Amino acid sequence: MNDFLKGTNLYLIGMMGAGKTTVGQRLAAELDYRFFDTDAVIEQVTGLPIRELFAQLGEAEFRKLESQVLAELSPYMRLTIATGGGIILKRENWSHLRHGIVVWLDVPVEHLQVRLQADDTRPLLQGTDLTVKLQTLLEERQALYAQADVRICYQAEETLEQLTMRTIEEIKQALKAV
Ligand SMILES: Nc1ncnc2c1ncn2[C@@H]1O[C@H](COP(=O)(O)OP(=O)(O)OP(=O)(O)O)[C@@H](O)[C@H]1O
Ligand SMILES: O=C(O)C1=C[C@@H](O)[C@@H](O)[C@H](O)C1
Ligand SMILES: [Mg+2]
Repeated sequence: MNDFLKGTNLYLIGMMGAGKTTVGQRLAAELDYRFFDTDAVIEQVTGLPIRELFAQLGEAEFRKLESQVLAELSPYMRLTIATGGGIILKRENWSHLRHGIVVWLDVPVEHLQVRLQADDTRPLLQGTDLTVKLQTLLEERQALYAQADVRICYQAEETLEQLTMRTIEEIKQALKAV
């Protein structure tokens, strides 16, 4: 049983396609934590896919819902929360993120681009020139992602299982250092 976290929540942050949802599910299973994904909760609550929500209500309304979901989840313990890529943009969200351990999945744009090129579910990436869009977003956000407690840098040819176990090890090391 992994009890080194003592029930502290994990928040995964990072760019679209970094693997927050994918890795978050595996981390939760490994740690015997419950898993939530703020995007999925918003879709359940509104009954709209994120892309439709942006189209019908706009990004500002989506960001309000995102902050509400984060605030409602954060008082609970033993959660692994995959956040939306833009959660770091609002200062108020950081007070909730700081409630737990913030883990940045840092994946270079060239790999994000490969993962997302056939994906039409992310409204901020629609249209032409995916690489430029990703690069621009990363430049705007990098300093905010860098405020994470733990940074997990992309490693080539790593399986999801290996990445999950490395993430747990890096969180353990970060906790030892404080
Ligand atoms: N470690 C990985 N190796 C290879 N592919 C991956 C990895 N992690 C995620 N992927 C793939 O990349 C795509 C995006 O992953 P995922 O949805 O988990 O990203 P995300 O960070 O949650 O993105 P968003 O911010 O848009 O929610 C998926 O197709 C997923 O299968
Ligand atoms: O990076 C972003 O701003 C986003 C990431 C996704 O997780 C969704 O929250 C939405 O597509 C916006
Ligand atoms: Mg996700």
